[in-house]
Amino acid sequence: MATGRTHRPATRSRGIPEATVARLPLYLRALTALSERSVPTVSSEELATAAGVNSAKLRKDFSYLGSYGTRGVGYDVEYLVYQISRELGLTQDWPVVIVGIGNLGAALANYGGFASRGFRVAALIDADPAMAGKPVAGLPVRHTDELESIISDNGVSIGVIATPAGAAQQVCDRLVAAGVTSILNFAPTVLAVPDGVDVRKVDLSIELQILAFHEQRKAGEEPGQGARTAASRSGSARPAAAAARDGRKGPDGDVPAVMPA
Ligand SMILES: NC(=O)c1ccc[n+]([C@@H]2O[C@H](COP(=O)([O-])OP(=O)(O)OC[C@H]3O[C@@H](n4cnc5c(N)ncnc54)[C@H](O)[C@@H]3O)[C@@H](O)[C@H]2O)c1
Repeated sequence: MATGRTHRPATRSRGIPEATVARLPLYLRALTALSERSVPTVSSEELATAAGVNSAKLRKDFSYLGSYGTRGVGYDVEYLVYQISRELGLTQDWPVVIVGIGNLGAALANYGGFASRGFRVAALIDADPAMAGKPVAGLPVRHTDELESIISDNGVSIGVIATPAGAAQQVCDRLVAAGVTSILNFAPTVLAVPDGVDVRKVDLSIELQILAFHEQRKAGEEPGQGARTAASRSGSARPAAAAARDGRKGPDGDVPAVMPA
């Protein structure tokens, strides 16, 4: 199959920068919490604090949505929930398949938070014949032989890969050939996909490694202290520090558990 990674432009076609798109879920999470407490309006400062974002950045982000709030009143919480949900494509139902129903796949299937955000788990797929038909999170596990028909019957465009790394590319190729155009990859491997397919990867061990880096610094242990390496002596440890600092920053200082592929 054709390989290559999807490289998104910094600005999406509708003129919303990628960095703004990455912050929209943070605003939505904060707004949903306010909505659940029946809070009718919120100031940009309050919402920025709740979302962990700078308030000037928030106002700029909302200007892309055409949402400016009312002076002295703030933003209408319900309307903003609707606006951001619509912008993120969450006002429609997204059937999702999870492939690889081991420890992680089963945990994801059991997570109730997807459905409330518009992601319906349409099917759970695994290659192990012994698992076929077994219920997980109320759904029977389906065998990989059925992958293509499941995708087309359910109009699935989003696939989650939770297989061992060695199987992930082959699973990815089958998903893409069957019509999936967005993949959330948990397997610790880089996937090659054709243009037009988006891959996001989640790697919690990378996040832990970045935390370990900062823990080490807090403890006053510079890399290689006591047994300093040539790299750190010559000052070339700086790029590592900068990289970790960049890695630490999410849309606005948050830790990104999900990264572009
Ligand atoms: N990204 C993260 O933060 C994170 C965290 C935990 C685990 N993982 C990764 O997630 C993956 C799953 O971990 P796990 O602990 O659930 O493993 P597991 O061994 O419990 O489950 C893997 C499942 O995939 C199935 N499988 C194997 N090949 C397949 C194929 N070709 N098609 C469909 N199903 C197939 C197996 O039958 C098994 O049920 C691993 O790659 C692991 O490294 C990632």
